[in-house]
Amino acid sequence: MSEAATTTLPADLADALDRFTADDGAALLVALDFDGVLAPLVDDPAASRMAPSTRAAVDLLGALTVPDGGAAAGRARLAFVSGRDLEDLAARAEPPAGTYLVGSHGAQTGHVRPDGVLEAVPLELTPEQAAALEALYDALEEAAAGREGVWVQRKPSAGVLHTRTAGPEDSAAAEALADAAAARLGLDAMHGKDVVEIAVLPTSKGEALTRLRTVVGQETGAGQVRVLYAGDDTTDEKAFAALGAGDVTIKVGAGETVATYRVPGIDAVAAALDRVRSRLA
Ligand SMILES: O=P(O)(O)OC[C@H]1O[C@H](O[C@H]2O[C@H](CO)[C@@H](O)[C@H](O)[C@H]2O)[C@H](O)[C@@H](O)[C@@H]1O
Repeated sequence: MSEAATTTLPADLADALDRFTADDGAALLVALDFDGVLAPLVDDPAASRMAPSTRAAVDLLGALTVPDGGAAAGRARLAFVSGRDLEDLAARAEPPAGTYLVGSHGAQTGHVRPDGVLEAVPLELTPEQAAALEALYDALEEAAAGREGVWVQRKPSAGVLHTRTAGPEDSAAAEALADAAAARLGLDAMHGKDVVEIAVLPTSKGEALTRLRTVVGQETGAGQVRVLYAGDDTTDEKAFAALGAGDVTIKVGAGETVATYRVPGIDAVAAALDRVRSRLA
């Protein structure tokens, strides 16, 4: 028996999922953060993989949400909404055909075609943004220099200072330098789990979800689209805040949140996906 099968959902969340999947003509968008929600957090982001429970749940749900070559096959759609670079997300998550992808906290979008090929909207930076990105990379490398466990991840529109394996003093000092660099460059610094992420263009998972809701409405022809979103980090709060009545917001793990429901970890996410799938099948 899988871990998800033995995980009991909170009763209020189970009821909310049953209302979410009600067969009343609305389309459904199941949108999921990746790191910490589908995949356990690990020291090396390149080594991330979904947990066995979420892998199985996503694949089963994905089989029900693949659009039929453009004509809407069903009323539900699947999306992964991540801070990761889109191609990195696709490589790590191996999304089912038909899945929408949002990368770089909303700066990148794409989808996996029914034939399995990733189709990504090219990300273009202005010359000013490209120059700011280079200056940002340099400033973050300086912040990381000589500090064990602190390193810089370069993404197409952002730089990320990672501190997961650093000691508390090195983390604090490097984060302060990253914050100062962001202020100097006129950029916002987002503090996530052992990361400071600084983008050269405005991004928000909330805006990305609002756009996706419109796309799903157009694709399915449904007058209403209900959205489920599960996330674990501070950067997911904008996604929760963008949703409203009829939607389902699930915070995974500890921490302050505006989400309505909370589950303890990844196996409970799988259990929630299994419940959604069982109601759609
Ligand atoms: O929006 P997400 O899908 O949660 O992506 C957010 C960031 O995820 C990655 O960092 C996090 O996961 C790493 C691997 O488990 C971990 O080492 C790190 O401490 C976490 O913050 C990714 O590397 C970032 O680029 C994403 O923005």
